[in-house]
Parts: sequence; C-alpha cells; structure tokens
Amino acid sequence: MSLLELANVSKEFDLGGSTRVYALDDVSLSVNAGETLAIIGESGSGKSTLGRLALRLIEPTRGSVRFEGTDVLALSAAELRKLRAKLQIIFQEPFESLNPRMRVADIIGEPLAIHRSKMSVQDRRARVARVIEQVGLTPDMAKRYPGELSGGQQQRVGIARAIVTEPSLIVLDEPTSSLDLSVRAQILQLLADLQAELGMGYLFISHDIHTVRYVSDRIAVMYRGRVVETGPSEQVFADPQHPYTQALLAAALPVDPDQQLPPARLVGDPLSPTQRAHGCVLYGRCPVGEDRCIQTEVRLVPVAVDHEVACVKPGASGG
Ligand SMILES: Nc1ncnc2c1ncn2[C@@H]1O[C@H](COP(=O)(O)OP(=O)(O)OP(=O)(O)O)[C@@H](O)[C@H]1O
Repeated sequence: MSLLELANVSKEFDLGGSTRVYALDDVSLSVNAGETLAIIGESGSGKSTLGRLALRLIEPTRGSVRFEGTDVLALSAAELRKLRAKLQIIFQEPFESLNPRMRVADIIGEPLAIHRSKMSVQDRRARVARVIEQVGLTPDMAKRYPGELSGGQQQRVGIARAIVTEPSLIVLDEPTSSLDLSVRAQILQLLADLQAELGMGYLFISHDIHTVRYVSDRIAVMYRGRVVETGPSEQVFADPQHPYTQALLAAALPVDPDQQLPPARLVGDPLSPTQRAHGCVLYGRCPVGEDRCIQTEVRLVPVAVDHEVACVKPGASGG
C-alpha cells in the first residue's frame, strides 16, 4: 500500500474578482514506504503547494489525499494532529523554521511533548539524545540555541525534530538549497542514511536536477501545476520523453558528445499562472508543439513500465 496517495488534486488560489492562479491541475501521485519520490520543476510549477497539500497545511480545491489509506481531508483537527506524528515536513530555511529562543533539545523534544504526552521526562530525554546522535550532532549541542549553530547544524536539528516521532513519511521542501555545496552533500547523505535505517518514504521537492538525480528513486516532473512526466529516475534521466524534461536536462547536464540531435530548448513565453491550459500546458513554449496539442486534453500515458508522459508526441524533440 502507498504511504501517500494524491488523486486528481487541483488547487486554485482566488486572487479576487474572477482571477485565479491554477497552482495544481489534476495531479495524481503516490509515495511508497522506503522510497524517494522527487518533485522537480521550475519556480511556480506548484511543488511547494503540493507538499503543503500532502500534509493538509492547505486544502485542495478538488481531489483526494490519502495517507496510509486514511482520507486526510476528512480528519478532524484532533485526528490531523495525531497524523502529524507520522507525516512530517522539513523546510528550506532551517533557521526560519526553528524557534530562536528555544534550546536545541527542547526544539527536538517538542513533537514528543505534543504527540507522546504520556512519555516520561526521562524517556523523552533519552529519545532526544538518541536522535541528536542519529543526525550527527554532538551531545553538547543540546543546550545551544539555533543562532549558535551553522546552517548545516540547524538543518540537522530540523531533521532531528522531524524524525523524533518516527514518521513513516517526510515531505522535504528544498531542504538543502540554502546550504553550501559541501554541506549540502553531507545533509543529503544523512537523509539517505536515515532512510536506509528507518525505512521512511520521502517526498523530495527540488528545482535542482543534480540533487534530484542523487536522491530519487522515482521522479515527477512538474510544469505549471501539472505532472508532465513521471517514472523511475534512472529511466527518466536516460530517456526523457517530454520536451520540457528534455529541455530541463539539456540545460543542466553536460552535453553528450555522442549525441547527434541538437539539445531541446524552450521557445516563447510561458503561460500566465492565471490562465488554465485546455490542452498541453507547454503549448507556446514547446519546440515541437502542434495545433492538436491544444485541441485536446493531454493526459499522462505509459511509454514504458511505470514511465508516463503527458505529450502527444513523446520523445520528439530528442534532447
Ligand atoms: N497563497 C497563495 N496565493 C496565491 N497564489 C499562490 C499562493 N501560493 C502559491 N501561489 C501561486 O501558485 C503557483 C505555484 O506556487 P508554488 O509555490 O507551489 O510553486 P513552486 O514550484 O514551489 O515554486 P518555488 O520553487 O518558487 O517555491 C505560483 O504561481 C504561485 O505564485
């Protein structure tokens, strides 16, 4: 069974009058235990909206969200609080997400006070000490304040706070993009080690193709609120089918000298977020777009095992 299952989820933000932002448009995806599903796309593609929606920090306009089989949208406030022990989130800016006036041990222990209120003070302390060690912090850091730590150490505190209640899924919203390259690699390694040890599923949001390639088992490529391609990462990287994925990879990865075809490039201007595309969401920017691309709804269709693409001519731009 999937840990997290989003089915036909849309999110529209009302800007007043009749203006709406179509942040997510009919998105379906799932995350299984122990795996990392990476969501990649440029700024404004709907990645953070998706992550927040998975935790019901915001509500979808349409569609369903299930966690371990439970309808998340039907939960009462008390039930939702309980669920948060199993479904955690780590944000991009560690410092902003940590209370500067609390000591590290209290920050990490706070979810236990909320979700494991019957736990004795002694057990709570022991659990916090164990998690501090698991994330690679030293025991003396327990008494410090976030402002006394480096960015990497702060993110380790954020990770410790997220895993202290033994969640089965963590949403990671650009967890390393505010960190230096060397620190970034260490944090990604820590996240991989923790996943191997604890078996958690990760919904990993990133705009960085290199990070995504390193961390993900499966990938969902988003553009303007829609998933345009999804599949096992290795396969999507080796054989991208959607012109947008091809352009994304061509822009970020070194050119293959054996490659005969010119790299895929996007043309024209992107659709405004307040316009909903009826056909392909990339129409107008796509190097191989045709009239039929806007005349019909473009759905995700299988091109290989577990590999789906929302394009009427997959593989066409050959980037
Ligand atoms: N509260 C809101 N009110 C109105 N529009 C919003 C709101 N939150 C997000 N949006 C819009 O929804 C679209 C998707 O935003 P979202 O933050 O999910 O994208 P993103 O892919 O995470 O981008 P980034 O990488 O820049 O964070 C954007 O056009 C954004 O401006």
